[in-house]
Amino acid sequence: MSAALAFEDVACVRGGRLLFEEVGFALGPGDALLVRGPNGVGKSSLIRIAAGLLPPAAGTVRVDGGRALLAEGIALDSELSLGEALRFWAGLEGRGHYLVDAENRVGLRSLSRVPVRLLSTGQRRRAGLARVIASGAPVWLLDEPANGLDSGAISMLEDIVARHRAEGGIAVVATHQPISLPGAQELTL
Ligand SMILES: Nc1ncnc2c1ncn2[C@@H]1O[C@H](COP(=O)(O)OP(=O)(O)OP(=O)(O)O)[C@@H](O)[C@H]1O
Repeated sequence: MSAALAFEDVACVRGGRLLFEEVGFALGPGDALLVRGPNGVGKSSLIRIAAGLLPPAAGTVRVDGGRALLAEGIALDSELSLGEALRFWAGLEGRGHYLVDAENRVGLRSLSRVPVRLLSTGQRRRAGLARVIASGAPVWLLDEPANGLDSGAISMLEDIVARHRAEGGIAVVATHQPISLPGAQELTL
């Protein structure tokens, strides 16, 4: 996987308020960044800037490779079965064969026919992660990915991110919860 994500002197303003400035990091294949800081400091905003959904107020963002975002919403059609909803995303990237693998890796294969709206909170979070896996994108942007996950599922999340990095992917993780990301760069806002 060829992948890169870099911020150079990035500033973020929301609602007329400066949240952060002069933020810089450079990530290449296999790298991860752990973003920490108190509520409201701008972690989600940084993730949105990295995703290209929010323009930086200053500075430059460089991205090489597709991006997959896991934010508060899981971006899956709630009326479709989990399998159908995931197929939409996997299909978009022409990677339908990743679908079953993604369901297996998040432990939801047995729920493939269940409508997304009936999934529990933790299962919805896992489904969002399956979408990220199925997208095949090298640059993962995960905003509070452990929300709603039990301890076993957090281990699963750690394994999934570790495998993604071992395959040359990049992960940016904003979280309040302790998540093991060996060798990750850390950024406290
Ligand atoms: N669309 C918006 N317009 C104006 N201000 C916003 C908007 N979205 C977020 N903000 C403000 O930006 C600030 C940072 O929000 P953000 O969600 O990035 O913080 P966070 O560090 O992720 O917080 P938390 O830990 O609570 O999730 C907050 O004060 C929030 O009110």
